[in-house]
Amino acid sequence: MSITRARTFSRLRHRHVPPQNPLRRLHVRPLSYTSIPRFVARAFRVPIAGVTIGAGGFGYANYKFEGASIPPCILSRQIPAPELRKQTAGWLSTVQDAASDFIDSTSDGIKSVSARVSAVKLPDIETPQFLKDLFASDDTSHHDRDSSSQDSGNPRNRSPEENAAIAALVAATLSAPSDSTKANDSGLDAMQNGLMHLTKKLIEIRTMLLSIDQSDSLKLPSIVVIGSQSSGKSSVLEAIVGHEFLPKSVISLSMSLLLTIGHRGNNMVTRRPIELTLIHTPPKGNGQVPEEYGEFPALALGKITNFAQIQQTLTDLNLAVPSSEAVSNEPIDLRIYSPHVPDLTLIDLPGYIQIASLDQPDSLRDKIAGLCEKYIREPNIVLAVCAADVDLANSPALRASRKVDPLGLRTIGVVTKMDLVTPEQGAAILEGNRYPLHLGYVGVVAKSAEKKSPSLSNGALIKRNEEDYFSNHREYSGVSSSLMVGTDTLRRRLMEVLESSMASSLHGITNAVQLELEEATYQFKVQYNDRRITAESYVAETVDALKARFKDLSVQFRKPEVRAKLKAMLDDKVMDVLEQLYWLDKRAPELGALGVDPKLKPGDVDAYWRHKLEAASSLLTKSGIGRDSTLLVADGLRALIDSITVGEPFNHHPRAAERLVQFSHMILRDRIGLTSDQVENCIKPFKYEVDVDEREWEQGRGRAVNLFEKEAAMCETKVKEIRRRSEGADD
Ligand SMILES: Nc1nc2c(ncn2[C@@H]2O[C@H](COP(=O)(O)OP(=O)(O)OP(=O)(O)O)[C@@H](O)[C@H]2O)c(=O)[nH]1
Repeated sequence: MSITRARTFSRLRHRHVPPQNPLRRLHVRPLSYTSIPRFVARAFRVPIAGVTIGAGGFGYANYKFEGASIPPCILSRQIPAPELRKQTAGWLSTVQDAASDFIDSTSDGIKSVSARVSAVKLPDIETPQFLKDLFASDDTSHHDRDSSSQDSGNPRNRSPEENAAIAALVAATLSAPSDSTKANDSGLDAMQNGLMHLTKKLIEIRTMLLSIDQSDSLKLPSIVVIGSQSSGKSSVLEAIVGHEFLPKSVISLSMSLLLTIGHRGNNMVTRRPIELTLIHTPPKGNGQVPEEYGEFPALALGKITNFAQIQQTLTDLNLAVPSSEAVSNEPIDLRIYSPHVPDLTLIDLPGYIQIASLDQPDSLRDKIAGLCEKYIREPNIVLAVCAADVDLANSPALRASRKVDPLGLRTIGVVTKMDLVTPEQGAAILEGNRYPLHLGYVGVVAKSAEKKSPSLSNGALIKRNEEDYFSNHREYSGVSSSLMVGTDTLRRRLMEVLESSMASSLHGITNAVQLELEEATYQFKVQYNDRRITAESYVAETVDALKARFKDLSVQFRKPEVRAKLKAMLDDKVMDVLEQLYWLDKRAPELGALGVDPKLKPGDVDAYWRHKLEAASSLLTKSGIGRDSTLLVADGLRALIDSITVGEPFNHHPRAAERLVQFSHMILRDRIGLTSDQVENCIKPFKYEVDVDEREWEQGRGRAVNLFEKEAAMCETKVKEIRRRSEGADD
């Protein structure tokens, strides 16, 4: 037994195990950028956005395409080089168009505000000196633009009204929450148009960044909706969209009835995060109102104009999560296009469970809390939904948001079911004195008591009901009231906050893109010494490098090296045969006496031993030495190719490396059969007539003695090990 194990050990030593170096990817490195005071970041948001898209987005996309994608594709010959160049150029021009479009629209937004600014009284703010300096200073980054864009884009050419308009826009972002309700109507309109434009562009940038890179460093913020079950999250989102489209839990519909009949099924319907992107579609030139529709990009179902179908699809997707998992982290991507929605990105999450029950145990409660925690991290904005008829002290949404945002700088409180408390109580909640939030609380009524009517949509009914409710109570509608109420106010507030937060995040993204560019430039310098390189020359160089490496390493496969490997393999085989025929033979000790008898002639040896010797040599000759030696060489060649593909430059091109390995393995596989037949034929004449001279015989004896000594040493080690283990087990 111990001998057999020792043999296995010895056999293993000859196998080649290729190193499992993981393929290294270029440029992955953590970020560390300096944080800039929030108000400075806000004030700088317009120029930053332009610079980021112009320099960062374009440069980064360029780098990603040139640096990462071109060589593997060309190497793998999936896309011909000219075609790829065309695709890349097309993509880059799209990014460039978006960038210039963004810069143009920014200046359009500024112009539209400035057109109204002469008629509107500006908010009473003191323009900080650094802003005045900023607008008065030269901006060299604009020099490259064409003259038309310079007219409005270059700060030197801006009129005082335009400068004042920018200051107004900045002031809007810096303003206190109550300013949302206080601003003069026409100023508000202008501001809203400007913001809509900016938010839309920022959301486009967000989608673009997501399509280039999935790393956290390049993500723009979203609004994350959290709240306990039945706090009214879905109703708020539906009020914002103006349609019923979210899955409804059975328990919210008739909770009391279900509790009475003792229903204990799992009624939770929101089991996956829903990433909802609202896209505002403005009326067409002829005044025609565009159609409202939804899209699930991952499902390729096309435009869905029936919101009941969207609701059904969402319900199906949520209920498809196995009940053993209950909640999944995989988000559902839904986009809604409508002329009645603002440009927003919202994420609806499963509601917090407050009291664990049989069908909603502690583990599920923790899972939901964990999922929400993942989403409410910076830079996302938290929409903490609380029902007015439940004490805010018990709100899990506020509790969770306070953990990650103690000062409430990125948390908006939404108080639903305002109709269920008295106006005095409602006003007290919205003032937020007990649990202050910098971005404030907005009160809503997202349910209509009226029955559905054929003339009005559900959304319109809820809107009318809410407007009636708040205008009938002077606590909310009085001139002196500074409270934020109504879904419209909430929409506006969300846009302002999202836009300002996105703009601040752009600063971090500029840094991230800058770092990536520096890293790429450095890598380029190190690898290519800054010389110009085309896709074709890169491929040619890579193939040359492959050939040179193969040539270097193939030294290991010259005759002496291969012969040594084959000898070791044959030694192994001999030991296998001896193990099989002699090791366990009861008469084996007789061999010792035969070996030391000097007078013994071959003819005197017992027929038993002669027969054994013949069986042993026949086992050896019939063991398929031709096939084994071919496999041994093929294994070595395979390991050689594998070791080449994990090194430079293939570590940067995992797909090319994979193809190379596949291709070489395929060639080897194809040749093994034929080659082993040929080897077998070559050695056939020498298999039975072993012709050795005196010197070779002596060498063979020496090798055999060495081999036996090695085997004996290994057996000894094994025996000691077994003894040590059994003694250890006895203790
Ligand atoms: N009276 C009143 N009821 C409301 C209001 N908003 C929502 N509701 C009701 O509260 C219940 C729960 O609302 P949902 O919007 O489904 O709550 P949810 O937080 O999405 O619930 P889950 O998805 O189960 O977590 C529903 O029956 C709504 O009709 C409101 O402003 N006033």
